[in-house]
Amino acid sequence: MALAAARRLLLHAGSRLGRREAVDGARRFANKRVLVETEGPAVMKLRNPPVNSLSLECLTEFTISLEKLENDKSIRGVILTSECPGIFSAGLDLLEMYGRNPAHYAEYWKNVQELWLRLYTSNMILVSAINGASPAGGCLLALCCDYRVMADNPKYTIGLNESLLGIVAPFWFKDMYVNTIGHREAERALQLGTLFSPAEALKVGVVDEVVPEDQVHSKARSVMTKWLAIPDHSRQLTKNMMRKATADNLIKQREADIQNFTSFISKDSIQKSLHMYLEKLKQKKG
Ligand SMILES: CC/C=C/C=C/CC(=O)SCCNC(=O)CCNC(=O)[C@H](O)C(C)(C)COP(=O)(O)OP(=O)(O)OC[C@H]1O[C@@H](n2cnc3c(N)ncnc32)[C@H](O)[C@@H]1OP(=O)(O)O
Repeated sequence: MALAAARRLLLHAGSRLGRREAVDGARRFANKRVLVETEGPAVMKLRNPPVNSLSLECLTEFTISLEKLENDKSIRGVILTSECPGIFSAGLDLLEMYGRNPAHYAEYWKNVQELWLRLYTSNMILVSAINGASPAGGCLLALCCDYRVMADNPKYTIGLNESLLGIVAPFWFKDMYVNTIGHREAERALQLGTLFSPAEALKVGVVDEVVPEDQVHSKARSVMTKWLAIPDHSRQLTKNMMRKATADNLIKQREADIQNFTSFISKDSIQKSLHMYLEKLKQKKG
C-alpha cells in the first residue's frame, strides 16, 4: 500500500517536473534517480550513485519513467545509459536482499519482475549504450534491449555473475541469456558467473557492438536511426513474436516466483553468502 502511494506521488511529481522543464526549452523529465531526455532520440540515464544499484526506489522511478515514455506516442525509441562514471549498473541492490524481512523481499522482487516485464516487452526500440561495468541485474537491463553497444574499456565487464555471490540467476534471467547467446554459452557462463570483457562479450554475443568509449553514445544514436527507419507495426509484431513466450513464462508464475525468491533469499546460508560478498566488496577498497 505504502509503495503504491509513493508511486502515485512520484508519477504526479514527475509530470509536474516534466512540464516545468519543458517550459525551459529542453524536453526532458526527471526524478531523483532517472533522467529522461526526449529531445531527438529519447535517452534514459540512470543516476543512482555510486554504482546505479537497483534499489527499490530506483526500480520504481525507472518503471514510472518507462511508463511515461510508453504513454507518449511520439516516442518510438529509447537509448538506455548511465550518468555514473564507469558504471552502467551494479545490478540489483544487495542491501535490498540482505538483512531484511520476507515481506520486504517479496515487495522488492515484485518490483524487479515488473521492471523486467515492462522493459523486455516494450513496444519501443531500446538500445543500450553500456558505458561502464554491467554485472548481473545491470546485464539484465542491457539484455532487455534490442541492441547493445558497449564501450571498449577492458575495465568494464558484463555478465550474469550470480553464482559468484552464492545465489542462482532466476529462470527468466537464464531464459533471456539463452535467447541471446545460446544454450551452451549460457550454461557455461551462468555456472562460472563469467564477467566478460567487452571483446569477449562481443565474441560470445552478449553485446552487438564494441566501440571506443567516446563513441558509445553517437553509435547508439546511429543504431537508433537505423531501427527507427523500420515501420513500427511490423517491427513491434516481430519483437512480440520473438519475446512473448519468454515473458509469458514468468507472467504465468509470477506469484510462485516471488515465493521462491523470498524463501531462497531468506535462508541463513544465502544470507551468509551475501554477507561474505558484501564484506569482499568493502575489503576491495583496502
Ligand atoms: C535468487 C536470487 C536472485 C537474485 C539476482 C540478483 C541479481 C543481481 O543483480 S545481484 C547484484 C550483483 N552485483 C554485483 O555483483 C556487483 C557488485 N559490485 C561490484 O562489482 C563493484 O561495486 C562495481 C559495480 C564493479 C563497481 O566497482 P567500484 O567502482 O570499485 O565501486 P565499489 O567500491 O565496489 O562500490 C561502491 C559502493 O557501492 C556498493 N555496491 C556495489 N555494488 C552494489 C550492489 N549491487 N548493491 C548494493 N551496493 C553495492 C559497494 O559495497 C560500495 O559500498 P560502500 O558502502 O561505499 O563500501
